[in-house]
Amino acid sequence: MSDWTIGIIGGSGLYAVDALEGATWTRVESPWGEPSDELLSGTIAGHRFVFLPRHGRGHRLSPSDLNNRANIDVLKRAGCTDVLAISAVGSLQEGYAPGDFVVVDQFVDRTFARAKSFFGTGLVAHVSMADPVCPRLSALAADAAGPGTHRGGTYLAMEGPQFSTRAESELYRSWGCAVIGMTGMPEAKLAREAELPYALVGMVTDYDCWRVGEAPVEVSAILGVMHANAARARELVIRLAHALPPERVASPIDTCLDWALITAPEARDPALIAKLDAVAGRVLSA
Ligand SMILES: CSC[C@H]1O[C@H](OP(=O)(O)O)[C@H](O)[C@@H]1O
Ligand SMILES: Nc1ncnc2[nH]cnc12
Repeated sequence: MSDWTIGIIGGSGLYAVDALEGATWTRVESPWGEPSDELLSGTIAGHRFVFLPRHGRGHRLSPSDLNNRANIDVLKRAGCTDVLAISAVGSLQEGYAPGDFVVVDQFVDRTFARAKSFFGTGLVAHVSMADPVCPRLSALAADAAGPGTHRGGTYLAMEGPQFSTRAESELYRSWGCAVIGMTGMPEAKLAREAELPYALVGMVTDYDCWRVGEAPVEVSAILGVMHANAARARELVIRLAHALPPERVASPIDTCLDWALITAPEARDPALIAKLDAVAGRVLSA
């Protein structure tokens, strides 16, 4: 087995990965509460993969109700070295058409009703989010997604669960955002705090509500595009597995907490430190 373990977070329309060999569902406990579901672990091309359906099997959980901290914590606890998120996204620009893949490189976080950090009173940390995705995993994912994939684009994370008003959609377009979704944040922030290199592949499902002559987005349209393209998402995972280098060279993200903790050791809260055993054990277990 290689030293990569790729966590895959599957979004709307992607609730399992059938290419995993020896796949088993396992419940992993987290001090951060209930994750979205059990983890499906298995191998492809000699690499370990751990899959988590973001909304749970059967799509039980709404974007605001996702326990993103527990989701990232269990992936870290399960030994993931990197995390690839796959999401349905709406297009905010003419050039991003339904059916296209986009490997995002920036985020604007407009969510407001979610726990956004593992850290806080008792242990304060500030990680950099200047470059929110891992360039290495993003490049591998873009290659695996195939020709025509958009390499880059800003993802606007909205709270939801309602879709945007036309005024909001136009505002985000004027900010230069390429795509919109409800789940990329704070997932990407929490992955960074857990020192997990993260990439997000969006599958464009709709033109949101800004495009003249086009009906505003509805769930049925999103699922229609997702189901038509689910096979491509699965192929992406298989091609990624075959393209992973045999050895995983360390990423600077693996050690980003080295520069982030600010609370003096004697002022730290032992209860919070205990909860951070998986996420920050590398820097806290002295
Ligand atoms: C199914 S409609 C909107 C829903 O789809 C996207 O989910 P995910 O990112 O998990 O694929 C979007 O963010 C909303 O949660
Ligand atoms: N238009 C849209 N807005 C928010 N989330 C989405 N997911 C897919 N399409 C979307």
